[in-house]
Amino acid sequence: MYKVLVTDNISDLGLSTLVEAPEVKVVKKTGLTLNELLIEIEDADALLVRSQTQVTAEVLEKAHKLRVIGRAGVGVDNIDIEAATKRGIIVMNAPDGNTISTAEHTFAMLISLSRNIPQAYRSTVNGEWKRKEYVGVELNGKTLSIIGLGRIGAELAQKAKAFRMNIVAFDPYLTLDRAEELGVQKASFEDAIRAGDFISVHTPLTKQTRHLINSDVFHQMKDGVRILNCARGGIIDEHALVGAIQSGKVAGAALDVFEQEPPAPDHPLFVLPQVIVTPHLGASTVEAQENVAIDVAEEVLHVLKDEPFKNAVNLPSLSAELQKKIGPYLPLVEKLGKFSSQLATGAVQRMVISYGGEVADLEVSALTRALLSGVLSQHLDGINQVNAPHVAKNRGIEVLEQKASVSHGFTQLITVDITTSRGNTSVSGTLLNGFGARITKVNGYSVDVVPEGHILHITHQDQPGVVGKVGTILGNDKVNIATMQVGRETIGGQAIMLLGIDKGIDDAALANLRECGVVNGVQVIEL
Ligand SMILES: NC(=O)C1=CN([C@@H]2O[C@H](COP(=O)(O)OP(=O)(O)OC[C@H]3O[C@@H](n4cnc5c(N)ncnc54)[C@H](O)[C@@H]3O)[C@@H](O)[C@H]2O)C=CC1
Ligand SMILES: O=C(O)CCC(=O)C(=O)O
Repeated sequence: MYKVLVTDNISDLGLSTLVEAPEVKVVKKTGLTLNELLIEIEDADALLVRSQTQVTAEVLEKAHKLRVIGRAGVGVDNIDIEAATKRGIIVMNAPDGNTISTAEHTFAMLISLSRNIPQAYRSTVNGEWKRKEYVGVELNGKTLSIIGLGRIGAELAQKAKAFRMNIVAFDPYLTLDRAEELGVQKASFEDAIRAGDFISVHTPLTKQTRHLINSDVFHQMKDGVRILNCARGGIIDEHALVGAIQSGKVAGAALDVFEQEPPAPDHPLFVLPQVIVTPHLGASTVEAQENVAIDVAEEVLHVLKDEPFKNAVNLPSLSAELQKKIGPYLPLVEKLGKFSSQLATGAVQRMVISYGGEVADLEVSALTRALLSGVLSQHLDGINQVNAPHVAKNRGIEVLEQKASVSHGFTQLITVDITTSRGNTSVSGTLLNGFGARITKVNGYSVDVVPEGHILHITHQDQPGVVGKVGTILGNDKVNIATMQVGRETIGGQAIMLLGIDKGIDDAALANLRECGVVNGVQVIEL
């Protein structure tokens, strides 16, 4: 039974996928203190959060069983992704479900800001009638500069265009074609900042975007500019914003998010009448909350059930089409990794993974991760595809991926060459149409081995009687041989034997084999 811990308010309708799954127990506990969270997380297999729960390295330290963190929403800045990655925990979000709601909220803020609606409401219900004080500005013909033209930025652009605003956008990944398609003017950051009558930020909060809008940037803006932040507190330097409003540079600001949430009641922005605020409500609609909860619950369940999943933020994203294409290769590369690492002796220093034939036409990074995970998990605990590259890097293991069109007669061929402190090991494998994975070459010897179960790898001199002697010794020790493959360099030269045996071999039988006088080495490979 998998424990899925839910620590923020996530839509019950969305969670129903998990509640109804027989292998899952959903534990919903919101408003936990840090100490309570540290206890609850210990036996959780999955954690579901929104933006409130702070998933820090300290929390993850106690998460002994955790496989996946699902964020019902977009921003993952409340999760220590690096710490999760090191521990092999998949972090996934639900990027699509709240785009419309957040763009609509931003637009609501834009109109409220231009017409002073919150201020006028408060004044009017307080018995005042200040028609002169709340004269606004039209959106029609004004320029809206959007910083970060992703899902929400692009959706906002469409809404603003319907109000006949000119849209100028800066986004490092914005192409001219995309800008044209959206009917927006692509600009540099500086030009977008200078052009805007309204400036709205829609980037994630990262090291690069923290205080992206600071006092230097405010200086470059038009006098009387109006600022919106419905993305993340911290993208705008709040201290600099206070100064820019007080100096008259900025005529107004609409904020849904804050550097610290909830902000202190005496926040200096709250005493400025030009500032309107909401308590991080961008995605707070019935529809968005159902959408993101359904999306994240489905993907978390896929992870728990070892099924293909999407939207992991600490794994390269794979399209459904690519997942379908590489899926059949995953068991092969995992077995290649396990086989080669059990054969290789000494500390691994370098791995070269070569993809030949049809597989070379695919994006293979997911296969490299799976193979690497197979190699490293031989000697290390808790390795998976999420943390394998990180662990390899930390241990100074060089991992190279190469592609070739040649595949030595096979439709596709994957070879792993491992260099250790004691020498080199090379293992190749393929997928035989309809017959699954095969090991086709071991250290230069051609073989045809199904990579499954218990395999004995025996090196010996090619001479009459070796096969019989090995068979007799194993027979005497009640080890049944299921399959046998031999390969040799030349007649009478170095040779290998790969024996598939029905069950594991005990130490005494192994010692008898090693001491029989006709074999040079024996390794047991468990797949
Ligand atoms: N207020 C709320 O309730 C919500 C807030 N958000 C916030 O909105 C942000 C954006 O969400 P989406 O549009 O769905 O994400 P997205 O990933 O589709 O778009 C973000 C865009 O920002 C761009 N970007 C990154 N660094 C940049 C920089 N230095 N300058 C300019 N552009 C940069 C990216 O290239 C990308 O196109 C999220 O990261 C999240 O923090 C999202 C949903 C709800
Ligand atoms: O969970 C929420 O309501 C916050 C949404 C949000 O900020 C996000 O999706 O990034």
